[in-house]
Amino acid sequence: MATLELINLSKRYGKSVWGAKDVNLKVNDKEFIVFLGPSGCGKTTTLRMIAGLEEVTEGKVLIDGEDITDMPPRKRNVSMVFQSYAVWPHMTVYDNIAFALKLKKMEKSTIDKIVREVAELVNIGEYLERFPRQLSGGQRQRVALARAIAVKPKLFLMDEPLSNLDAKLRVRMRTELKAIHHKTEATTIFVTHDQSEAMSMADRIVVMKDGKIVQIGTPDEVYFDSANIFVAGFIGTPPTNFLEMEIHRDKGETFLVNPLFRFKLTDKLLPYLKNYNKDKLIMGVRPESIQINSDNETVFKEKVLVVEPQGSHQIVAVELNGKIMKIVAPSFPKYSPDENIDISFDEKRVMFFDIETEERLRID
Ligand SMILES: Nc1ncnc2c1ncn2[C@@H]1O[C@H](COP(=O)(O)OP(=O)(O)OP(=O)(O)O)[C@@H](O)[C@H]1O
Repeated sequence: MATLELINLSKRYGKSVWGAKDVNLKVNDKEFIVFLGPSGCGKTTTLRMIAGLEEVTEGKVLIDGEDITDMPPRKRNVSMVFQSYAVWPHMTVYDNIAFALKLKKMEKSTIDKIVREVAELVNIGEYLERFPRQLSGGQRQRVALARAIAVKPKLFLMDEPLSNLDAKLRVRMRTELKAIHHKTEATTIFVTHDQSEAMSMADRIVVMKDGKIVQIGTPDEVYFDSANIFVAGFIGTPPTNFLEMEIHRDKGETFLVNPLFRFKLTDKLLPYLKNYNKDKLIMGVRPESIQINSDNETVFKEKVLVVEPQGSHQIVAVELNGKIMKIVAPSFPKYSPDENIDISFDEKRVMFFDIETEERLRID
């Protein structure tokens, strides 16, 4: 169990490539933190600096308040699980899990107890005598997990550990990993580029872009209260719909206008524009915050382009000024292509962004 603190942590490769820049983060004891972002945003670099596998260019890493920035990896008491199941092919599952415990010169009976407990925890208790080649990918990754758990590290670091698994197993392992975390309560940093994996597992998500943190928040915070256009577009499937709108002020009323419709700002939404003096903004509306044929005031009428049934819901696409807008609607009533629909927005969920900085407009 441990807390982790990163202070202005930076890594420069060569003269000018910053793999990570000024990363500041406080991780609480028992927390499950997910580093999320597109390829090359600095997730792995940051994780490897925490593990001690990458030299730090600037800044500090603190575990339980102790500065470990220059401590060798093996002394840090952290366990790392990688995308490729790094298990010893010539050792049985039992020996794989026991390996690090033997190095610690633990008693045989203690090792046996830990190996069996941990194997049970990750659901491979019946495979202890097998060799890795006799296991499926998911089982092999469980061995890697078991090995990491067995040494009771202060910190768990996982770099895309589910990426090599097929889609269905991935989703199942998410739930299992979360359940394991609930039992072990080990402080965990988990790296992924998959936003739904991040949403389903994290206590808090650290969204990264170009080596920097762009937002830290609970899954609900990054989803409903996205800091900028990048986060609002990266998190959620289908992604947020973005519309460029002109701001028209007319006889004390304010409208957002695009070639297809006018949207009158109510008293609830007006405060977002109080300190905003530009004449355009970007409006973001999540697909489930758009309603079809509801009692709400219709914002515009449109023809359905295509419908994608999903069983639990349907995704209705319309074309708006040459761009596709996606709407998540309940499964019934069914809609069909070319059908005319009335579209309205859930005011409480509409997001406004600065047209230049792309940052979210907020109420002071
Ligand atoms: N050894 C290296 N030498 C030079 N540049 C590097 C090196 N390792 C990483 N980088 C660069 O640092 C940046 C961050 O890389 P990093 O591997 O941390 O990204 P990532 O978010 O983990 O990406 P992915 O999801 O693809 O693994 C990238 O621009 C990458 O090209």
